[in-house]
Amino acid sequence: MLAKDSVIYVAGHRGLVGSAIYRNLSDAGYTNLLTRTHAELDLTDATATERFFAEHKPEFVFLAAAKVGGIVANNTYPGEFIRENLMIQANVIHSAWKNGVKRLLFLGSSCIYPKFAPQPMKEEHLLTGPLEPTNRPYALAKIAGIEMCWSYNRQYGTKYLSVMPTNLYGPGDNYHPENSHVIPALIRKFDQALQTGADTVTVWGTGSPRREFLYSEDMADACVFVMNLPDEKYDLLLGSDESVSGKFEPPLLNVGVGEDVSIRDLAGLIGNTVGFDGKLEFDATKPDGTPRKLMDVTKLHSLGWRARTSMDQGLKRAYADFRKTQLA
Ligand SMILES: NC(=O)C1=CN([C@@H]2O[C@H](COP(=O)(O)OP(=O)(O)OC[C@H]3O[C@@H](n4cnc5c(N)ncnc54)[C@H](OP(=O)(O)O)[C@@H]3O)[C@@H](O)[C@H]2O)C=CC1
Ligand SMILES: C[C@H]1O[C@H](OP(=O)(O)OP(=O)(O)OC[C@H]2O[C@@H](n3cnc4c(=O)[nH]c(N)nc43)[C@H](O)[C@@H]2O)[C@@H](O)[C@@H](O)C1=O
Repeated sequence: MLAKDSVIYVAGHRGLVGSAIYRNLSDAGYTNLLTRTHAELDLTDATATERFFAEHKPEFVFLAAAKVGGIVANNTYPGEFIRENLMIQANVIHSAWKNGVKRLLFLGSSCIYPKFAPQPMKEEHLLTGPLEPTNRPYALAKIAGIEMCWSYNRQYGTKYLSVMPTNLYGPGDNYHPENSHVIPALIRKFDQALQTGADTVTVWGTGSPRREFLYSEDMADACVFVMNLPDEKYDLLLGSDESVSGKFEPPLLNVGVGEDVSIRDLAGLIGNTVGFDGKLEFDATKPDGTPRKLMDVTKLHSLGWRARTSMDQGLKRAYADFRKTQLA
């Protein structure tokens, strides 16, 4: 468990989730937070990463640094997504082990589950079927990260856990027109339509895929909650050695809200939040991706954590954040 003066490294502290973890820890009175920007420490550089760990000896690590993007970014830059994610996570996990990190949370993604996994997707559905092609390189990197945490736990007795967030959104999101995820992309498109008086907004794909969305500050809260679990609960999440237990139990924990929405309905909600009452047009030349990605969050709920922010509240806050970036 964390102490207020524990040395805690938040990797990716300027990103959507990392910044929310940093704020959460800082607001809760943790005083010894370690951070480095990408420019200060490139985590794909093994030597620099090991030097940083050896010098600063973090006790706890939140691994929220990654190459991240929406469906088209994943599909356009597959080489970057697989290479950078494999390297970042391998360097951080290995350096953490070499330097005696007590607990590490590796942030994966719900896209690790098979494209047609039963819904809602349970932790045990990992590696049970083919992946969605638009993000397979990213998903395979994340699966390798889970396996690395699991292998190090088995071989070296480390306590590394992989948390699988559903799709996230919130303050500090990436609002890039092509490379972002659906919520920041649609916030931007609806806002632009409002500003320019356009009467139509184009939504990618057919509108029929369903997604689950978690507010980034809830995600951060879940990460801090899990990092703070007492040993008797935390240790049960670390995965078992199949050769001993005979069971497939990876060190995995789904983090989500347990409810989903179609992209068409999501567009309606964002339109209402922004105040756009024009028409929606669907661009079927853009990929739909996985038909449905709904997490089973029974395990997380049984530990005593639930998401607090409703979509309505979350979207209002996210839109306010977008407007701030436009005024800056
Ligand atoms: N956003 C989402 O919907 C989802 C995200 N996730 C996972 O959650 C985690 C956080 O994602 P999110 O906050 O959205 O991502 P962001 O893109 O917002 O932030 C990523 C962070 O990683 C840092 N980073 C990237 N490459 C490097 C590198 N080579 N060396 C050092 N730092 C690097 C960036 O640093 P800098 O700011 O200095 O450039 C940035 O702070 C990731 O593991 C992601 O896969 C999982 C599911 C959904
Ligand atoms: C979090 C998750 O994010 C990625 O997967 P994804 O869930 O498919 O992510 P997305 O947010 O980009 O799209 C969700 C849905 O929304 C539709 N959609 C409509 N209109 C826009 C739009 O304007 N932009 C975007 N991006 N999508 C749109 C889009 O066509 C799709 O059907 C992974 O690659 C991987 O990175 C990952 O782990």
